[in-house]
Amino acid sequence: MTADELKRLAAARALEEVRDGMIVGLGTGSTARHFVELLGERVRAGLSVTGIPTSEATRADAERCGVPLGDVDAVVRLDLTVDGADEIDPELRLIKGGGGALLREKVIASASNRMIVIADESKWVKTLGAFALPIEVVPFGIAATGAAVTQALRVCGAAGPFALRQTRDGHAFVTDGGHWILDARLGRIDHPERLAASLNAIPGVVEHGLFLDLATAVILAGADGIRFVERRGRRAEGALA
Ligand SMILES: O=C[C@H](O)[C@H](O)[C@H](O)COP(=O)(O)O
Repeated sequence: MTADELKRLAAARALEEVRDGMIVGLGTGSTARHFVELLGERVRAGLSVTGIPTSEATRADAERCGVPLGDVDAVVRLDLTVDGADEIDPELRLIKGGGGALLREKVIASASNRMIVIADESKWVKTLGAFALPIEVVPFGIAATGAAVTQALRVCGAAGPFALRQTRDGHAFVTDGGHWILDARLGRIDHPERLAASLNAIPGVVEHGLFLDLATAVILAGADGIRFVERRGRRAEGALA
């Protein structure tokens, strides 16, 4: 099975968690797109849900698939968010933001009663950090913010180079919120909580791709089938080694 087929399998399993009348956060990326498409099929079959997209790309997908959308500015709490991830560790800590949607994704996940992450098994890692950590920054004062990020990484024992994310034509990639992204190639992040706190303390940093204490479950699709991993305590139950 291809990675894309596994992503669709995980998305289909997540659909089983959706109930009539729910307000559902719609993640961003290739895996979340499968979920939006499948949700659209269920809506056409009579399911009633209100979707809240986490990016303009997902908004367009949801509209194309006929998923009714709510007004994000009027929603206080969501029942469920279903989203992909770039890396997932055994404590269900995540790196997200490969597609640049981390800020809106985190806002929506934080306002959700449950966050279910859907992924093919290649996203499961023992230690976070092989995937470059996206750090969303305001363009204003980028040199000073970059220096503060360097210092924060060093203090947290996660020193590594970072680069401004660029589009194919060489311009700075701009997020839906009008910010830039620094991708930090750290190799491994031994203390994600400490690093998250240090990055949060930098005024020019809007958000970062460490999603800690947000995912309540992960649906992992692999060669051996689907695994539903729930986070009950500190360590996820049913986690892979
Ligand atoms: O900004 C993008 C998101 O965090 C995505 O959910 C993440 O990059 C995973 O994307 P994909 O499902 O395409 O691997």
